[in-house]
Amino acid sequence: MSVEAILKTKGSNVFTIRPEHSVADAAALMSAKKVGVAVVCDAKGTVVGVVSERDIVSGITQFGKGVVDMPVRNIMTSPVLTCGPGDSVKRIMEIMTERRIRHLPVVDGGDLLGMVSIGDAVNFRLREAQMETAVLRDIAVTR
Ligand SMILES: NC(=O)C1=CN([C@@H]2O[C@H](COP(=O)(O)OP(=O)(O)OC[C@H]3O[C@@H](n4cnc5c(N)ncnc54)[C@H](O)[C@@H]3O)[C@@H](O)[C@H]2O)C=CC1
Ligand SMILES: O=c1[nH]c(=O)c2[nH+]cn([C@@H]3O[C@H](COP(=O)(O)O)[C@@H](O)[C@H]3O)c2[nH]1
Repeated sequence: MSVEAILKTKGSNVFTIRPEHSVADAAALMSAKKVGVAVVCDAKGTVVGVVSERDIVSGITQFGKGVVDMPVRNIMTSPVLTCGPGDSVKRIMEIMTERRIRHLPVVDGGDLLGMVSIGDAVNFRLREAQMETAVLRDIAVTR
């Protein structure tokens, strides 16, 4: 099953921020939306970076408390590794594990189609396993 199946369930809305906005703005967005990452897009809507809770923690260590007034571009990860809608859920789990990242923007032909997180992938695999168990139980009952 592919990333597209996850997006069908959770939708394609992505919370984004501009690179010139402050780290405090990014923190406020993540807090308000209850997410761990914001995708950084330029004025044309092109993905230019990613800023996660972990980048803010690292930023505080590197720059001190004043990091909150710095622009997001100073602490974001760039360039950004992304995934495509046709990638398998297994593949994105491998990428997240190998690269130690918990979020991947979904991009196709330069268009930002959605966001998948480690929790989305776990939830998807959990529901798949539950469905498999239910099917096996039905087979056992009807025999
Ligand atoms: N029951 C469910 O369907 C889900 C449960 N969770 C749980 O929530 C907790 C935190 O989840 P995590 O995956 O660590 O990350 P998270 O807290 O950043 O993500 C939570 C949800 O917000 C979405 N999201 C994150 N950043 C976004 C952005 N910038 N724009 C749009 N959507 C964005 C993710 O795709 C995910 O669906 C975990 O305990 C996880 O297991 C997470 C996803 C789905
Ligand atoms: O190239 C990337 N593509 C991504 O989709 C992505 N998501 C998170 N990160 C970076 O990884 C580190 C940990 O982020 P998480 O809080 O998402 O685990 C932090 O440094 C994040 O900036 C990404 N880098």
